[in-house]
Amino acid sequence: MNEMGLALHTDKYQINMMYAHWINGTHHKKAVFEAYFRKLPFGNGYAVFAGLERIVNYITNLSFREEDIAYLAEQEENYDAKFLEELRQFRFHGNLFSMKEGAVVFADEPLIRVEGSIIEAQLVETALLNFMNYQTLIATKASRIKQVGGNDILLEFGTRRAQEADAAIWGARAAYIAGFHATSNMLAGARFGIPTKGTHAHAWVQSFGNEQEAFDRYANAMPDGVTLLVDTFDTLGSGVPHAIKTAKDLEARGKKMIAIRLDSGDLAYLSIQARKMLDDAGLSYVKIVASNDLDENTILDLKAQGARIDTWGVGTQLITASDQPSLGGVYKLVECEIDGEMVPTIKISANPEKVSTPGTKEVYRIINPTNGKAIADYICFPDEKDPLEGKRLKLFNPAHPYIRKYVSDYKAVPMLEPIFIEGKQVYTMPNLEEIRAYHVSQLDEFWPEYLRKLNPEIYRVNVSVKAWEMKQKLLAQYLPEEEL
Ligand SMILES: Nc1ncnc2c1ncn2[C@@H]1O[C@H](COP(=O)(O)OP(=O)(O)OP(=O)(O)O)[C@@H](O)[C@H]1O
Ligand SMILES: O=P(O)(O)OC[C@H]1O[C@H](OP(=O)(O)OP(=O)(O)O)[C@H](O)[C@@H]1O
Ligand SMILES: O=C(O)c1cccnc1
Repeated sequence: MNEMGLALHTDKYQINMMYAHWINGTHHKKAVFEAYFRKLPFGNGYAVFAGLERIVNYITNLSFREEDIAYLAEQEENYDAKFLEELRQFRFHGNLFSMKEGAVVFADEPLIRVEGSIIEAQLVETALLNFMNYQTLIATKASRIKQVGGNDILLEFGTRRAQEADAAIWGARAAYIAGFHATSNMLAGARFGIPTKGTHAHAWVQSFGNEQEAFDRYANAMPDGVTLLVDTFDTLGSGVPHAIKTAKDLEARGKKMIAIRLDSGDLAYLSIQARKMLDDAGLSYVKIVASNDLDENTILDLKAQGARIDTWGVGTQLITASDQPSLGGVYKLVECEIDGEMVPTIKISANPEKVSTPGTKEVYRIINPTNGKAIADYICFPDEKDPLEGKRLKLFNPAHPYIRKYVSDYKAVPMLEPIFIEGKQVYTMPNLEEIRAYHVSQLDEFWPEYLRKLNPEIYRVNVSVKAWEMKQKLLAQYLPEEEL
């Protein structure tokens, strides 16, 4: 898959800054940026990282085409022709480190780190955040639905309500990473190898005027994959009885109907009644699919009501993450070359949550070696080898430093993978099945209390003493004590 032509998929201010650096001769300065979010979405206890596949494609193909250069010249009279000339040669030559797709991740930890010249690291901010924020959001929403769905089959049905085509396709992929089983979107299937599934719409039944005829004709056409939508006229009065008749005819031909689909009304009541009617007809193998504006809350509620639903078709609520339609991931400069030296940088805000943590940082997942469960994520500078050497770590909450613990017996797993080094891809992209399996293994590392959908336990994300002291030092430097 080729992502040519995305160089202009950036905010104009990035190009303005690139240009201003070029004019000032500061464009070769080294810089380090980190991408992270400050708050978990949906009140969830964790997020599921996604977006790397598209980021890798984007970085690999990042170049300005003739038409891009011409457009920039036309759009901004300040841009010098020589600068635009140089953009023709532009390629990403930096380093990029990232969480792996499917990783369970948390607020306030670097998910992606970009190191390079200030202009290349600045240019990619917009696209990186765009891909990471959306796909991570949808994977997290899908993961919540998966937590509730248990072993039931989950189908992604969102394309018609998605915020346009890219969202549909990459959202389908994100949902699959988090445990959905198939998508209705054929392009997502073809492009990513996601299994596809489909039933039929009300229009099929309406187009015949006679429900039984519609079902029989559909079964004739698709004898090995029949799922019949039974709610066009009267679910229990006609839809289910007609579907039973079609199933029996199929049996006579040595075929088995797969399922019926319910798409309106009281899904608990209707599924219980339909199950009974199917079982009484000797069709206990025929499954029940439900759809209609479902999400993790309705699915949980329906299960609590004893609904007999085997497969859930989930569209709008998932693909638009309707209860929180964006993830607020940010991209902050943490270290920069100033007067020939790399120095940590800070962004100060009146809102303490928005104050950035200076310095290039690594993320380690600290695992209890006895039970394999995660204890905390530990953020420290790359030259701090304590986690790798198994030294005693102080785990303290940066917002409330008096809440502290020590850990000596642990395994430290580095979470940020090198993806590009000096512009060359060094990471072999796993296939989607491997990503799904990795996600399952990531979930296994957490006690259920961190994963539950309502009021989860807050997982520890801790910074090293050194990283914390650096932040205090820079805060003191930029915020001199004031007399009132
Ligand atoms: N037993 C139930 N308990 C809780 N929620 C339910 C139950 N049955 C259905 N729902 C949900 O209630 C909502 C019902 O929406 P709505 O009233 O628009 O559907 P409908 O009128 O039955 O069908 P439609 O408008 O699609 O023809 C949907 O989100 C559905 O998933
Ligand atoms: O409800 P979602 O989770 O988005 O799932 C996708 C919906 O798309 C189809 O409906 P359709 O477009 O025919 O609309 P309608 O059922 O609301 O009339 C299907 O019957 C589902 O209800
Ligand atoms: O296959 C289905 O039943 C389907 C696909 C997309 C949207 N709604 C339903």
